[in-house]
Amino acid sequence: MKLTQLLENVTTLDVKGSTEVEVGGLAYDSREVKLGWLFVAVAGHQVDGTEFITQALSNGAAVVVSENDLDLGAGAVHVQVPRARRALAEIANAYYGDLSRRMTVVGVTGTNGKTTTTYMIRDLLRDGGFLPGLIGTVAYEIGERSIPASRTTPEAPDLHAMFRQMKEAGCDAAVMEVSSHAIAQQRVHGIDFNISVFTNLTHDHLDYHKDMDSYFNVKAELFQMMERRHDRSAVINIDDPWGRKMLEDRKFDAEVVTYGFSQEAMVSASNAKVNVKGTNFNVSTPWGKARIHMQLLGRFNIHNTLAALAVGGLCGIDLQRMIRTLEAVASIPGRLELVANRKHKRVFVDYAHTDDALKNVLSTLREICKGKLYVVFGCGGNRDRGKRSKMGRMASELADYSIITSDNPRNEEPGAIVSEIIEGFAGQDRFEVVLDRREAIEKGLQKTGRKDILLIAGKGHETYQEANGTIVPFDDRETVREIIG
Ligand SMILES: CC(=O)N[C@H]1[C@@H](OP(=O)(O)OP(=O)(O)OC[C@H]2O[C@@H](n3ccc(=O)[nH]c3=O)[C@H](O)[C@@H]2O)O[C@H](CO)[C@@H](O)[C@@H]1O[C@H](C)C(=O)N[C@@H](C)C(=O)N[C@H](CCC(=O)O)C(=O)O
Ligand SMILES: Nc1ncnc2c1ncn2[C@@H]1O[C@H](COP(=O)(O)OP(=O)(O)OP(=O)(O)O)[C@@H](O)[C@H]1O
Ligand SMILES: N[C@H](CCC[C@H](N)C(=O)O)C(=O)O
Repeated sequence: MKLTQLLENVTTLDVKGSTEVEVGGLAYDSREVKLGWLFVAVAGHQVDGTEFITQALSNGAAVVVSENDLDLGAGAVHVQVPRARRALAEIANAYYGDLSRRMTVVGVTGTNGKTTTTYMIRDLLRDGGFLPGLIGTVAYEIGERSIPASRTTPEAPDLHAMFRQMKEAGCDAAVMEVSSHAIAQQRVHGIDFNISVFTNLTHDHLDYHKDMDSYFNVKAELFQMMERRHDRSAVINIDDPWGRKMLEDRKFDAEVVTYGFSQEAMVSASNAKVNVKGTNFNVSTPWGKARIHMQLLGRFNIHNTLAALAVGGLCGIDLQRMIRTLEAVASIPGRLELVANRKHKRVFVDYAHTDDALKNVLSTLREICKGKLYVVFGCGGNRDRGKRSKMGRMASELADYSIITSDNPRNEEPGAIVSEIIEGFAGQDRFEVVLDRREAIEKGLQKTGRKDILLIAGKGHETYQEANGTIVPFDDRETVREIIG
């Protein structure tokens, strides 16, 4: 594609060189650049992408896009833009053919519940006659292909390349998790979302967003992005105070469908009963009423179900069909996943890595636990430190005994992370520290008797442990199976 076509919707400050040049590919990482490609130099938090322009050129870049004014001479065209990340998204959209406009795109944002909700929506759309692709924390699904995910929401060129592959695989819809990092970094800028969903907002990622208001404002941008067209919808959880605020501020222009236990919610739940086998509740929607017998555990999964029902209803899928689909959902990878084992111990692996998630999961398990409730967990390194003691507090209040361990310490000292978690125990001493995660799981399994429950939290579907720049294979579920069969 010619550079001139790629720049059609991009605000440029200056262009040095011919825009008739053919562009053979896009890169935001100089190491990925190939002959004839366009490189966008992004000023990041770690390094300034402009430092890698020389490398991009030596790898064969034909075009360099950056915020600074440069003259690359005859070697390559230079495009100066006011915002490199925004330009990256606009160029990627043009390069891959603006395909989100030709698909039903559902974006799900919020601190917790995105993965579960997107899986449910994918199933509803599939059974409702769509062919949906999926993009999120666990996997990218393109037609029949499923690729393990590296990011919850990939960078714009990777996203648009996926839309292209989805189209080629016959997909007419895409369901995607939209992380706050992605919104802040313009990864989803220009995507034409038909439906956006807000699940909830609780403490996480404040290392990046600084405070809850800024975190909220970023999430709200997903809704403001929706184009002013009659068929755009916002699905909002009004049991969550930030969801209510989103509605009250109403800084977006789209049809609203609210959900929650609240009686005013348009898609609402009532009369919920949780037992070992699942969760039963009544739903009332603009498309009818029903009772649903869900296999998934927990009140929080009722919220996820309501969000999915709202999206399915907006897509015109019959309520009874939706109920059948949702009742068939047996588990979501790494989300309250029961790990079958020869010793018949009740062991759950869950991705709870915030205090709110830990609260929800531990309370759910407490409801079905006849003996003691054990938890093995840690907190990620180089991530929000503020949530560590809060997670500690939740574990101290809701579990009978905690084994505190490592969860991707990255470049931090594991013992230092644990010390911050322990602050939340505030003198309560029903815990021990076992830094090695495998040993911690082993310890947890030894303690867990027939009537007890062991929750292994924080890593869910993850298949690695990252420490000191090294990533080694590690899967909580596999580890349980290795230890007790
Ligand atoms: C905080 C964050 O989101 N950082 C992302 C961001 O980094 P950054 O802006 O600081 O970039 P940087 O590392 O300083 O590099 C600047 C630029 O130089 C480029 N570069 C760098 C080195 C080089 O040799 N050549 C080169 O061109 C980089 O590709 C980049 O474009 O842009 C980088 C390039 O795409 C991402 O790799 C990086 O993700 C980091 C690794 C990350 O861990 N992100 C997590 C927090 C994240 O995005 N998570 C959310 C989910 C969160 C959740 O809800 O749980 C997600 O959507 O996955
Ligand atoms: N609706 C919800 N409200 C609160 N907690 C939830 C909800 N749904 C799931 N959880 C808890 O939060 C954890 C993360 O859920 P899930 O993976 O669905 O969220 P996510 O938004 O995709 O997370 P991330 O952005 O970190 O990938 C789950 O393992 C569960 O413990
Ligand atoms: N995707 C999120 C959650 C990671 C959960 C936990 N396992 C960790 O590594 O901190 C993040 O990158 O912050």
